[in-house]
This record gives sequence, C-alpha cells and structure tokens, in this order.
Amino acid sequence: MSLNEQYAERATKVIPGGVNSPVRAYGSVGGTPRFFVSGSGPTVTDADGVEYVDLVGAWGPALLGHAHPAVVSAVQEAAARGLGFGASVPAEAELAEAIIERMPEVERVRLVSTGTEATMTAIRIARGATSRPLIIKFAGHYHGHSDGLLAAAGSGLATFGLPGSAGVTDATAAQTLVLSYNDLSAVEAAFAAHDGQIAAVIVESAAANMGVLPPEPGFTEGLISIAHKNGALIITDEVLTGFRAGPSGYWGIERENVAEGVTPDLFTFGKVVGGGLPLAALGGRAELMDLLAPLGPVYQGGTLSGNPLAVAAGLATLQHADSAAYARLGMAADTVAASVTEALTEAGVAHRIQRAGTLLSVLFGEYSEAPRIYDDVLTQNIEQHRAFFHAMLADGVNLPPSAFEAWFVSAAHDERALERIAEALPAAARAAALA
Ligand SMILES: Cc1ncc(COP(=O)(O)O)c(C=O)c1O
Ligand SMILES: N[C@H](C=O)CCC(=O)O
Repeated sequence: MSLNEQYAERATKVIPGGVNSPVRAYGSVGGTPRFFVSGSGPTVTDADGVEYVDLVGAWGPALLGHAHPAVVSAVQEAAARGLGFGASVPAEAELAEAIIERMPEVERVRLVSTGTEATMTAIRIARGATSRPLIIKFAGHYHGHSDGLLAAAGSGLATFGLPGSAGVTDATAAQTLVLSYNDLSAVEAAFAAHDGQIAAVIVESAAANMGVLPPEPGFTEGLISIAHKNGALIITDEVLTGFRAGPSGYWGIERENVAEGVTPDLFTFGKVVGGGLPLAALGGRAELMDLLAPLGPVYQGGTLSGNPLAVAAGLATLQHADSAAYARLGMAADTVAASVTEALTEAGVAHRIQRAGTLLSVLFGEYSEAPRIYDDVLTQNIEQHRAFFHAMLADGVNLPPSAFEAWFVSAAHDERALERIAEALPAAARAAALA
C-alpha cells in the first residue's frame, strides 16, 4: 500500500470522508486523494515523494507559488514574536491599507479568518443597514458554507451533485432568492415581487466555482444599477478573484466597463489576502463598515481575527504581487490555456477554455456558444474530465479534482513547469478522447 493510501485509510477512520473540506475527497474523479507533504514554487510533493506541477495553488492563496521565501520569512518573524495576543497588532492596519490601495472603493476593512465569515458578515451589514430580510444570490455561485448561501452553490456541492445542504431550516432558506446568473430580467422580477424586502445582492465578481464563468458584458453594471434603484446593496465577492484575476481583482477589470459612480457597496476578500494562512476580509464605504461593533449595532468578532501570522503572510504576498508577478501569472495562464486547447483539439476532444483574467478552467463537451448560466456547465462531460484528470496526475500535474473548480497558476510557474504541463497533455487528451 502506498503512503498516500495508508494516510487516506487512517484519515477516513477519524475524519468524515477522510477530509476537512469535501472538494479534497476526489469525489467525482475517484481514486486515492494525494496527501501533500511539501510545496516549493510551482510544485507540490506527495507523501510517496512524487512531485507534481501544481494547478490548484491551495485553491487560490498560492499566488506567488508555494513556500515563497519572503512569505515564509515574514511568517517566521511574526511567529517568533508570538502566535497571537487576542489584541490588535500594528500590521493589521498595514494589511487593511494594502487592500484599500488596490481597491479604492473600499474605505474600511475588517479582517476575519475565512471567506465564509467575510460573506456572512457582509450580509449581516446589508441587513443591518437596510432593515430588510431577503438576499439574492446566483445559481452556481459559491460564497462559503453559511446556512443562507448553500443553495445551488457550485464548488463542492456541484462536485457531489447536491442541490443544497441538509440542516438548513426552511425559514433560513426562504430568505435567499436564488436567480439565474447573467439574467437581469430575473433580477428586475425579483425586486418587483419582493418590493422593499431585498437587502442585498451577493455575486461572485466573476463566477469561478462552477468552472470559470465571467459575467456577460453589461451584467455587472445592470445588476448594480437595478439593486441601487431598489434601495438594495451589492456585495461583490472577490474571495477567489481578489488580487488574483488581476491586481485589483475582477472588479478592477470590470471597473473599466461601467459608468462612473456605478460601484459595488461591499467587497469580500480571502485566499490571496491571507497568503496561505486563515485570513479573509470584508470592506466597503465607511458609513456601511462603521455599522460594525464596536462603532455600530452589527456584531462580528473572532478570537483569531487579524491573527499576526496570517496578517504577515497576507501582507508579504500583496507586497510581492507586483506588476512583474501579474505579467507572469497572465503569461502562465495564456500558455496553459493554449497548450490544453492544442492537445485536446489534436485528440478530437470537444471543449471550451473559460477565462477571467489570470483564472482559467476547461469545460469538456460541445459548446458552440459561451456558457451563461449554471445549467450550461452542469451538462459538461464529467467522464472526460475524470480520465483527463487522472492521466495528468499520473504524468505529474496536479489539477483540481473537480470539473467545477478553477485552475490556479502562480507567478512561480516558470518555463520548466509550463513545459512539464505541455508534455503531460497529449496523453491526457487521448485518455479523455477514449472516455
Ligand atoms: C467566491 C468565494 N467566496 C467565498 C468562499 C469561502 O471561503 P472559505 O473557504 O475561506 O470559507 C470561497 C471559497 O472557498 C469562494 O470561492
Ligand atoms: N471552490 C472552493 C473555493 O474556492 C474550494 C475550496 C474548498 O471549499 O475546500
């Protein structure tokens, strides 16, 4: 038995499904999940000593690659000073300033520990600000695992074919209206049907938990305008896209295409802002953010919020994510996308590459037109994805073990890493063709 198999067997006895987050379980691809023991730059190494070029990137945080020396030494220095004090540390404001510098619409930032907490708190602020109960989310968009946001949620729920989660009360579920993405008439209709009741619309800045599916031109601007016309707030979820899709997140790309003054009200961040440690954030205009306790009546707290190690990792990551790093990320994403298309086309496998800035994903199947909504990606060829995934893994490339997750390149993906991916692709494409 390999060490990966031994670890999986052991974990399964004491941890439900052997994993602490369902997407890690190889649920839709089958086989033994790899247990990773180290990572360096563009590669990760499993318990059996096999090295892979990594396209999971810790699901986003590893923007600079694994164990980036500057990030590691920032964490080591912070750790040597103490692991946490349950009190403020000077670097928290520095991280908040770094976020505001990249996202000028944000005037105040609150640090939390997970993306789930960030979106949950943003919704609480929206309800507190508007005194309204309902929220709108879009099918296929994932905003973490708080009760009100698990319907039609993409990510692990899509991977396991779950429409939502057991354990959510009907009363809670009824407060979330789930609409079809990219459909402004559905948004208008929801506001008309629930006049004065909708506190906020929460939207992934570019959907990336049903594969990558960016908003159609005009959708984001229309959405913000409709929400504001109806007295509701827009929460733009940049947990995945923030400071990864581009230096100012996916909103930084969208900002150019919307009229002056049309802006989201609240933003949520995660992954990159924690540099690989548990840290996320929410931010927005001062008048909204100052509703948070201790200034206002909306409560949020956390023993580990603003933990000094996580703050150090996030700050070092943002400080090193310069224009050269984004140029490298863009080049790596373009190269991977081109190599995948070349191999799949050569093997006669119908597919579509999806992009949002430096994010990409691959849809297997006949897509004569760009997918627009969740239903469009639910019909993709999962068997082909499975065969492709395992062939790439066997040839030393670690892809997301789900057809519904984005692929993450890093600024450390050098020529050799990109070549190794290109070398693995022809056999994987042939395996997909036979599936
Ligand atoms: C867009 C988005 N929002 C929220 C979350 C939840 O973040 P976390 O897993 O840190 O709770 C995620 C991913 O996990 C995400 O991709
Ligand atoms: N799709 C999720 C976030 O991006 C994957 C991470 C997880 O929930 O384990």
